[in-house]
Amino acid sequence: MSDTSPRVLVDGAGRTIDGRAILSDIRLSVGAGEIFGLLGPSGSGKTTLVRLIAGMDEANGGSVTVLGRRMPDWSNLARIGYMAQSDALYGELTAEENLDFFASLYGLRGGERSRRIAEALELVRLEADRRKQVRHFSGGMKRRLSLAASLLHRPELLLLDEPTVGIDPVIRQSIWAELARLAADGVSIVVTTHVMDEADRCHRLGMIRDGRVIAVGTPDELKREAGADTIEAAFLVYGGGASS
Ligand SMILES: Nc1ncnc2c1ncn2[C@@H]1O[C@H](COP(=O)(O)OP(=O)(O)OP(=O)(O)O)[C@@H](O)[C@H]1O
Repeated sequence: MSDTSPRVLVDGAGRTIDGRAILSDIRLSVGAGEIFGLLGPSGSGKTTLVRLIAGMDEANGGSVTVLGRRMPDWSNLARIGYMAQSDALYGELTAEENLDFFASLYGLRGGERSRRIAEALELVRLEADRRKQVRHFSGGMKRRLSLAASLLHRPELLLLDEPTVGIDPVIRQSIWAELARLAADGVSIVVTTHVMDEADRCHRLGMIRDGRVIAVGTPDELKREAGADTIEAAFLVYGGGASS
């Protein structure tokens, strides 16, 4: 059975905080097995949008529908993997204990729980450090552990806010290869990034500036329509230069 309905549908969504429009009239959709990148300068509203999709925050206008449910909807929690920009890890616990904690929140038990934890540690190449307390981890190791935690319950939708910040190029490549594999298995992925070579690896991109989507398309479409050789140059053509 193939599922053609969008996993994420953002329809005219806005978010105003203290009278200031952080996001305005956002429209986008993400299909099954699609890697959708949100690209935009710091402060453009990417995190705010990801939080609306995750159901951590609510739009003040329009709607956000995820896996067929209007967000926020807590019943979607077990079907979404969310990796926030700041790592929600326990420094006193080891890597393995942190994952064990998250696995228990997702209701994983027994052999299945140990298997998923081992798989997740292998994926982010932290097997050798699994018994180390997280307070001794580097920033990049914490990012990798957060990614592992977001994958434990095999979510249908993965929301990653700057997943590769502080991660060295070799592991970054292996993480992107894994994201491509997950997408090929039907997982939908929304990922925010500033990194232009990562943007090129997304199936489609939404370029965001000042809380508005200024362009959506595949990396090739966006470059072609802008008459640009690179995503960075295309971004500038669409009006994505630094704000004031
Ligand atoms: N709770 C809040 N209260 C007030 N302002 C907020 C709040 N959350 C976000 N903002 C503002 O909204 C704007 C967008 O922030 P957001 O974190 O979504 O941007 P971003 O594109 O993710 O930036 P970065 O790439 O630096 O993470 C910023 O100007 C930020 O200061």
